[in-house]
Amino acid sequence: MVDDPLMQRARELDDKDPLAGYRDLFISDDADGIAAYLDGNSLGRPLAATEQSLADFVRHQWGSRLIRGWDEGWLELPERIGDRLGSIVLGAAPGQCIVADSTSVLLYKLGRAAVSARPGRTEIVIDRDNFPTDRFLMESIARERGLTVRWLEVPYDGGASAEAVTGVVGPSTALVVLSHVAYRSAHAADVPGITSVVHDAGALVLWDLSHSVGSVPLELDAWGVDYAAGCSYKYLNGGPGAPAWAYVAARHLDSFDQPIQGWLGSADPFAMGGSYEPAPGIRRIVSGTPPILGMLALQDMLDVLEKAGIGAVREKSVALTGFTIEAVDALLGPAGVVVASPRVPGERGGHITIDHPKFATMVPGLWEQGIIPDYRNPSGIRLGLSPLTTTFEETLVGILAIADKMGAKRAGPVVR
Ligand SMILES: Cc1ncc(COP(=O)(O)O)c(C=O)c1O
Ligand SMILES: Nc1c(O)cccc1C(=O)C[C@H](N)C(=O)O
Repeated sequence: MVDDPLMQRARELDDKDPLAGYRDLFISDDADGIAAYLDGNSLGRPLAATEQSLADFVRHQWGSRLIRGWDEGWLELPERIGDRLGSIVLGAAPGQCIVADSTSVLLYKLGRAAVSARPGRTEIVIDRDNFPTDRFLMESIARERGLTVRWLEVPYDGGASAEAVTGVVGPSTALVVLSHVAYRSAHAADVPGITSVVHDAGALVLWDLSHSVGSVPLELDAWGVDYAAGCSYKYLNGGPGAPAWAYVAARHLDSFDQPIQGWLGSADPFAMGGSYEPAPGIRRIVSGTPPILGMLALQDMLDVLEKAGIGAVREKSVALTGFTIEAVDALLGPAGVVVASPRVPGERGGHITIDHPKFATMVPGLWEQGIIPDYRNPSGIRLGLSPLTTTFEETLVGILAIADKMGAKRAGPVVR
């Protein structure tokens, strides 16, 4: 029986969702006891096609081509998938994107190369609320290179603005490191505006796009971005530990100062030469053997995103986050829960963080009930909404479960 107006609306929204059919392409086994998966921004669901791609690869590529596979396309896979990623979701012309390493390792490589490209400048600017790995890595680069880290303060429920960045950059700034969509608040930074402020100061900018790639349209070339990196296991559904990707604008490639000089990023690896000569182009970002198995799911997801179109994905994302805010206000607002993500659609990414001191202990109980959001210190529950797999109804089921735990009361019926 459904007589709750919000539940009715959720079901209507699902019925009208033009992307609803895509959900069937993913493995989602209700027998696993999941009532609401609200953590696709940490780990996206697998595509059913990926089960077959992995099995096929093991049998027909690895199993039969064996070492010959490297000469038959595996070695070029990082650039090939990088180019597809560039054209389908990053807004990048060919030859500037590569799949490799982890986001952490790529942030290190790009950050190190960027400060080398600005000799004499002494500061790296990063926001105080950036993801820990970004902050830790920039601190280590600063330590290695005798630089200082300059912290940009950002609001808990917001993120970096062009105005705030203008206030901290100057002639000493070598590099500014920011996330497009903030991992906690989901604040979406003005990438072209901030990039231009950084360039006006003569500095370079490195964007972490982990929480926007595959969910928010990106135009890295048109926005004048210098460097970017991100993971592929969130909205790109690449699977746990899938390799990350990097973008280096063509104008920075020839002078890219690779800090991890490995043989497979060298100009002629099989010459087994005596000294390191970087490969031309984006290949020089590679250090060691490409993680081929880890790229297969990402390849499958790019096919799906190409078909769905990133514009349609973003439209669904905006609708999901908007509905989430509406439901949180109605069901949890009276219990003192606040939305800690921007309310203006254009200023947020694909997840919504809600905040209450009681949340610090609530998430394990939710997981036991099959309601899977995640918790981020100090008191936020993150509701991760994957446009191609999350339904409006599932989102509401999750919010209703939180309301139950809060003992939240509201006017009118709540029937599930
Ligand atoms: C913004 C951001 N950067 C980096 C990472 C981590 O990257 P890695 O895959 O290296 O652990 C994450 C998530 O774990 C993230 O959310
Ligand atoms: N990468 C993760 C992992 O290895 C274990 C658990 C969670 C993650 C995540 O991706 C966390 C995520 N980047 C975040 O925004 O918090």
